[in-house]
Order: sequence, then C-alpha cells, then structure tokens
Amino acid sequence: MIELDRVGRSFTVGRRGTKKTVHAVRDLSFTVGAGEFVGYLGPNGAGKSTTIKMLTGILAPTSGSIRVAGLDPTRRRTALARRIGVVFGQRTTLWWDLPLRDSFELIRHLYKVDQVDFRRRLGELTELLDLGGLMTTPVRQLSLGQRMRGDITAALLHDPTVLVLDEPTIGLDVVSKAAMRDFLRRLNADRGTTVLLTTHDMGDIEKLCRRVMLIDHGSLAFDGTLDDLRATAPEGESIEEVVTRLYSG
Ligand SMILES: Nc1ncnc2c1ncn2[C@@H]1O[C@H](COP(=O)(O)OP(=O)(O)OP(=O)(O)O)[C@@H](O)[C@H]1O
Repeated sequence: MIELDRVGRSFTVGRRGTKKTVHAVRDLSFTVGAGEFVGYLGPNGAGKSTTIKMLTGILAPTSGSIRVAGLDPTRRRTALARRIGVVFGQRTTLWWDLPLRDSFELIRHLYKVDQVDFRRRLGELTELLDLGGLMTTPVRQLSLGQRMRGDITAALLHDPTVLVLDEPTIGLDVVSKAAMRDFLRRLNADRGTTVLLTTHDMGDIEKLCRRVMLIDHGSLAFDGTLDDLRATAPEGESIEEVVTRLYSG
C-alpha cells in the first residue's frame, strides 16, 4: 500500500555564501502492506514530517521513488487525495469560522463524495466520535479534543484506504486519548484501513501498533514488531526507555 524505494529529500538553506544542504531524508526504503497499523517514530528533526509530506504529494522527493495505493504521490496528487486521509495534529484542515457541518459539506464537494455515501459515513463517524452535539459549532469554539475528532472525521469522509496521522493525540487528556485510540483500533480492524502513525507518545505505539519503524537523521534505524523492539532491551526496560536509548545513539 505504501512503498518507498531509496527515497531522499534534501533542502538548501541559508543565503549565498553560507548555503548548505540539509538531508532531511536519505536512502529510505520500506513497504507497508494493506491493513497494517505502523508506528513511525523518530526524535525531533529526524525526517518524519518530510516523509509524510512526500507520501501525500505535498513535497517531491529529490531521489528515489514512492508509491501510495499504487500511485506516484507527486504526479497523481489529485487521484491520490481520493484514497488517502491525512491528519496533522498540530494544525487543523477545517475552516476556522465555519460550523463543523459546513466544513464537512465543503469536503464532500471537494472530494466529490456521493450524497448518500456522505450521509451514511457522516452518520457513522458522528456517532463513533461523539460529534452529534457539535455540528453547528464553529471550529474556533471547539476544544482541542473536539477539534481533533472533527479533523479525523474530515479525513475519513471519503473513506480512504490509507490514513496518515501526524501526532493525532497531541495535547489530548487521558480520556480523549483513550477514545481516539479505541476509534483508530476499530477503524483498522473493522475497515482494514492501512494506518501510518507518527507520535511522540509511546502509549499510542503500545496500544495501537504491531510494527514500528524508527527514523533517525533521515535514515531507518529500526523496522520490526513492537516485540522485536522490546527484545533489543534488557528485561524490564519500558518502551520509552528503549526508544530513548535508540534515539540517543
Ligand atoms: N522546508 C524546509 N526547509 C529546510 N529544512 C527543512 C525543511 N523541512 C524540514 N527541514 C529540515 O529537515 C529535517 C527533518 O525535518 P522534519 O520536519 O521532517 O522532522 P520531524 O522528524 O518531523 O521532526 P519533529 O518530530 O520535530 O516534528 C530537519 O533538520 C529540518 O530542519
């Protein structure tokens, strides 16, 4: 479902005379199969967001090739948009001044979702994510947890086969976090949606992901099951401690 073959992405920064090249992602290869739920970890600046931007066609790789749902994200960005859902926890894709309902209706137009499918899907998501009482509330008046549920709904209205989540539980309280994780687990189990999850919360990883990939300085430093990851550590070490050790070297 997601295939990266020797992907690199560099940026040129600085002014004339002090220009330098930052290799955000280097020689990155991995495959995520249909229906997998994979955690994509790495310290700040490791290259996670750059990878996600390339997967969704926002950024083109400087080398290598990418396929998502069989499509080249840069060349087939519009076609891919119908098959992929993306949530950036740190910013909303909803319209700040519009009630949730209007934001969803706009998304229906943008993605050309059939009216009947839209009603059914919105009904299901509204119930599962407990958004019923918030449909007429402008997005700017929603709490972070409510807004996040709105963003997840927006990303799933067109029933994508791949969902990419960039820190979807950031800032959520323990109850909202548990509800979000429960929803994502069911989405993956019941609909077979392929999920790639970036997070700094090891609870998300432990509760949701069988497989974990760890990126550091733009390269893959670990790719295996959560159990494999635990097995790299002495008995009794928490997953947070294991990851901290891997991040630092
Ligand atoms: N548009 C850009 N121009 C220049 N450098 C960039 C750009 N985007 C990212 N970088 C650099 O690429 C590297 C990887 O950044 P990226 O945002 O992918 O990291 P990340 O793993 O998502 O980090 P975080 O966990 O802090 O969000 C960093 O050194 C960053 O400064």
